[in-house]
Amino acid sequence: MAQVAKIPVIDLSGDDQTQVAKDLVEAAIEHGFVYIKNTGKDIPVEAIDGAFEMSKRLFDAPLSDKQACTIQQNNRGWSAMNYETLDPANQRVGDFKEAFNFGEFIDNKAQQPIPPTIAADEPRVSAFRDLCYNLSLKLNTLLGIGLEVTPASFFTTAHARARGPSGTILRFLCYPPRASLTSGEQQPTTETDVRAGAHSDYGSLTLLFRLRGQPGLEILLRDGKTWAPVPVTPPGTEHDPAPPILMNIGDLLAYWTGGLLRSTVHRVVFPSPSPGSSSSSSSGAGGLLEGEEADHGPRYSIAYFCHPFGGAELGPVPSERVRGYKGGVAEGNPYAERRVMTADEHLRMRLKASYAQLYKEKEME
Ligand SMILES: O=C(O)CCC(=O)C(=O)O
Ligand SMILES: [Fe+2]
Repeated sequence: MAQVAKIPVIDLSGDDQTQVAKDLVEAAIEHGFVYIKNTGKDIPVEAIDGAFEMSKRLFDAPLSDKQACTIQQNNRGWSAMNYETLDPANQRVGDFKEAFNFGEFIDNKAQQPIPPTIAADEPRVSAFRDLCYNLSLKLNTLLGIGLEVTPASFFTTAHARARGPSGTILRFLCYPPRASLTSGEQQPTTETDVRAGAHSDYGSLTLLFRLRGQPGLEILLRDGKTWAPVPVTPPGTEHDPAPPILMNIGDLLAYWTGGLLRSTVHRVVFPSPSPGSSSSSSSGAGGLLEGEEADHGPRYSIAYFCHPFGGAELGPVPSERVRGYKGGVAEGNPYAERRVMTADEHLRMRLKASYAQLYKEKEME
């Protein structure tokens, strides 16, 4: 088995918040990824369990109900199997996943069509999105402190809802097992046929929730060629009530810091078939042991892509640390090198690349 990524685990509830901020920044510089120990203080475990339960119900909805919510150029809605291609330069077929993107809610109401199977849960989805938002603000504040940006509230202010609409998305993801793909569908046959193609995230930072027993996420190491698995339950968190929340730096924080904070390329792969794995008798996702990669059921994850207000400019922030950094952008990330003006312009550029069909269809109308 490949060497796993050595990503630090940080407890945000530490007494010395300056030290927490420094640890967070060091992890963001070194890895671009950090585990947030899940003590249930920022996001209660029941809220996470509830979100996964709603996600399963959503993906179990009849196909026609999901199709009625098909993703639009506003980046909201349902993305069908193989519809999004996160690494168009290298993938033969689109990602082997379904996804559902929630944009903003107003007064607990989604501003987009929602399948009837979860219609009654709109306030709960909205509340979960708010919990994620609050945690993302806390992380942005800590990053400002740790980088000694002047003012330290720079990133937090750029994410204030009062500044205007943002590209922020709460995304439910469902990766079906290889075995469930019917013969009429695309079949994963080569190494580039993956659940999510190699990419960096488009926003400022991402929060990722995963389930024990459902690995598959890998990060690209600094050598630009080695993929390291990111365990769901890193050492020291085995007895926590839920796996740590994974935080990663997206392209916008990389732009804002001239590449000092790493927007690390990552992907999601199918579990490698191993003898006996398909006959696992485990009763549910939560009961599997880490490393037990049975391909017997779908893999679920939930991502919160935090974006600043659309007009936010992405030039380097006032910070001695950023000014002094001459390293350039993360290896293997082609997007981080482009000069972009605002968060909105950047998001549109990225969406156009990964949803070729959606943008082609609309241009022809
Ligand atoms: O499902 C995962 O583990 C990661 C998904 C991801 O990287 C993304 O949606 O951007
Ligand atoms: Fe990602």
